[in-house]
Amino acid sequence: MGITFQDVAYTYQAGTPFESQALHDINLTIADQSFTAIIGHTGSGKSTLVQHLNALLKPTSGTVTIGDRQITPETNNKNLKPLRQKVGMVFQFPENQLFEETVAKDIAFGPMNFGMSATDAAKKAAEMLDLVGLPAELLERSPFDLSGGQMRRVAIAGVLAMAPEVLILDEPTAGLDPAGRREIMGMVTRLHEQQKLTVVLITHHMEDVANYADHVIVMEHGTVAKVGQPSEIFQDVEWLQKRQLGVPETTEFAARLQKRGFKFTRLPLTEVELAAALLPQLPREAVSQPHDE
Ligand SMILES: Nc1ncnc2c1ncn2[C@@H]1O[C@H](COP(=O)(O)OP(=O)(O)OP(=O)(O)O)[C@@H](O)[C@H]1O
Repeated sequence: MGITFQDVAYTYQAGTPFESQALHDINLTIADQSFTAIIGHTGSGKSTLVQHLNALLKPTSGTVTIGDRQITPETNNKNLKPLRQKVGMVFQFPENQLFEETVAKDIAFGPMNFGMSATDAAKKAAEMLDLVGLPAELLERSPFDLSGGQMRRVAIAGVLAMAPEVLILDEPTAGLDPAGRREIMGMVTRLHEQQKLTVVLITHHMEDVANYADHVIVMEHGTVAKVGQPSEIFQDVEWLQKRQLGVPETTEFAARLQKRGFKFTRLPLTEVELAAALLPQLPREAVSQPHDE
């Protein structure tokens, strides 16, 4: 399901002395089945933007088109339930929202709330636990006995149980160690590829943007500063560094080599790309194998 923003602005507490404009002049498209990363400095409007993707917030002006639904400032709050089902939102630290006594009940909560029978919801919970890569024996455990990474996957399973077409993740790896981060990102990629989910990811990890996303939106001061593929966005290293956004380590290394005279038609994002670009430029003796001697 694709999503389009047309001239969207959003002001918190509009019409009060505390009003503050968080978004302005937003025009963008998130294509069906794409994997979009949203990056930007803290306070640039990323979380506010994604809350428009399932009409948790409605624009103060402009239109957000989500599939075949148009959301405007006048949209009635009453008929938004089907939309919330189609666009699943995983907030920061989603494990804080776990509350049931067992993992199974927690995952089944959403579907039952939407009218599914207890038996079907229990089946769904088992399926979803498997989908997020956790073993069935966790179903009857308390969610609070699990590791941080496992709790987070249970919370994501609860969102997936609603069978969304779009999955929004607000910094899903925050606070996890590198192994936990790889597990979550691997799981998200699997969902994107196998379930054909449209994924929208807010992240501060440029390696994740380089490795997983096919589309990037850079937010700055409440509006879109740049959009493009990761390979395009990461070409302008100085532009990103000025915004304290950084680039993948490999790209940064290649940019330093470029200053020392190495040539790149495009700055590489991955080690394989870097090696392919460097090998023809290295003196023969530098690339010869030890057993050649
Ligand atoms: N509930 C709120 N009431 C008033 N202002 C808010 C509220 N939530 C966010 N803001 C303001 O809106 C602007 C955008 O905030 P937002 O949380 O969308 O940014 P962000 O890019 O997601 O930041 P972070 O990376 O720190 O999560 C900021 O100036 C913020 O202070």
